Amino acid sequence: MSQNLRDLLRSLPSFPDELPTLSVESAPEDPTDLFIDWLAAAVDAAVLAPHAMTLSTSEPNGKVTARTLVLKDIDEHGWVFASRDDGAKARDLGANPFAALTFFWPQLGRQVRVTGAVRKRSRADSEADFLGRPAASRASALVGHQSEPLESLDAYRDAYADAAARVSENPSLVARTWSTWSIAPDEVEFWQASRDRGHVRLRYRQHARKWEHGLLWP
Ligand SMILES: Cc1cc2nc3c(=O)[nH]c(=O)nc-3n(C[C@H](O)[C@H](O)[C@H](O)COP(=O)(O)O)c2cc1C
Repeated sequence: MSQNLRDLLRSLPSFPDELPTLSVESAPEDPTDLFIDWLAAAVDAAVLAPHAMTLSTSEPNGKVTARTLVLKDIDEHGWVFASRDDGAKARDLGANPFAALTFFWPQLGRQVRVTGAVRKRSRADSEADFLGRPAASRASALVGHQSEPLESLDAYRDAYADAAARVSENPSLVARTWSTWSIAPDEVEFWQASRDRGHVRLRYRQHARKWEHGLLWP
């Protein structure tokens, strides 16, 4: 690594001067309530794509991969995401149905980490999610071949134009490969940065269907 790169990396700012706080005394029983409060604060702070999260999965041989997805919903089955079910993440989840989500909102100095078991949702749920997406996103999901090697951008453009025409002819067309999954959290951790370095970490863990929470050393 060059000295210049090291100097640049050391000089980069992480957080603004003013940061919110995390009050452990008033933390709710259920981590979902705190997450929704924090998401609303991220929306108010104009964080771009505040619903974007890193989904980490692992292959059967232990190799870990991660990518960005958007959170679609939270309901009684868990935190919902959507994707193709013929790609790498779906293969990972088929072999090892456990995953982690990570949210990072730099403007607020906040991170949320979630781990838990993942289950595929119903066909009806997946179809409703697909039909709720903009036409361009539906067309891109219909193209297929996600994560396979692509010989040229023109090949993709042609396939996309074909898919977009199919969507426009038939707006209720659904990609059979589109699926939704829920991650049912067993652990959720909230991390709040502080300018004085007294960062606060609050971890929720589920025991016998009840949530318990406590502080962690930062
Ligand atoms: C901000 C952002 C949001 C994304 N949201 C999704 C999503 O909701 N679903 C999805 O399948 N891919 C989404 N992607 C693309 C994924 O990061 C990834 O490239 C793709 O799903 C292929 O992942 P895989 O090969 O690990 O299965 C998003 C990418 C970005 C940068």
